[in-house]
Amino acid sequence: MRRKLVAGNWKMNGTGADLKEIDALGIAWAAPRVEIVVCPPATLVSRVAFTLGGQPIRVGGQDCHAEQSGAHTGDVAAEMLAEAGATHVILGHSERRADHGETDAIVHAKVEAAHRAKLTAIVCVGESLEQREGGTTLDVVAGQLAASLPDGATAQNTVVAYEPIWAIGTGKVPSTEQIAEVHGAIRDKLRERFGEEADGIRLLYGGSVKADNAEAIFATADVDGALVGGASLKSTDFSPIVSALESSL
Ligand SMILES: O=C[C@H](O)COP(=O)(O)O
Repeated sequence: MRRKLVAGNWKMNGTGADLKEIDALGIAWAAPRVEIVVCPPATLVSRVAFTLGGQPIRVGGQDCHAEQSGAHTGDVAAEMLAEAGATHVILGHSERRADHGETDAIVHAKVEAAHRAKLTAIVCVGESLEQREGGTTLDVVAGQLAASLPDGATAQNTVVAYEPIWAIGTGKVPSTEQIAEVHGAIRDKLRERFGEEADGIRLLYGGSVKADNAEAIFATADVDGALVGGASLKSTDFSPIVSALESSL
């Protein structure tokens, strides 16, 4: 049985003033069957971890470097995130692939780094609008998956997030049939490669998840939760999404 998971990606948002949103996430106590992860900017990882105190909420980074240390100005190692209190790290997000030219090979190396540091990697895949309209979605996602995941991926150390690029921050959401088709295809590819282990790997949907569409998304086959961007910034927006996932169980 895969434990449901909601991860909030704050992206490049949040300062110390926003730690009050963490304080307000009392929802964790009301959603004991859902794993919750908050991924603030790197500057806030340790403060969020401290603010959470005994709350059953995990902290994640939004990226890490493949190496443990070295001359990489501005980068953060997986081990540094772990030391700051992170248990998860988002890798291969389409914004990093676009803004920083991250290839599948780079993402692969970063996922290995996350595993080395005992972090759970939330590995993002997803097609552009052009690819969706060109009918290549399943091929694109399968290719990203094959090249981004290392052989050491397990149900414990890896989560896959399907995020159609055209749905991120746009308010456009694929139909539940489209989500089910891609998630089913991802599950099939994982089974081909990892055998029974694949049945434990959680698949998140990401892209304009909000309180008003969460119930339908969480009722979709092979959706184990969500990677939430904009709606994770305010506890009043994030909490109903967590509640919707708890209620779906
Ligand atoms: O990592 C989160 C995704 O990019 C989704 O962002 P969004 O919920 O703002 O569309």
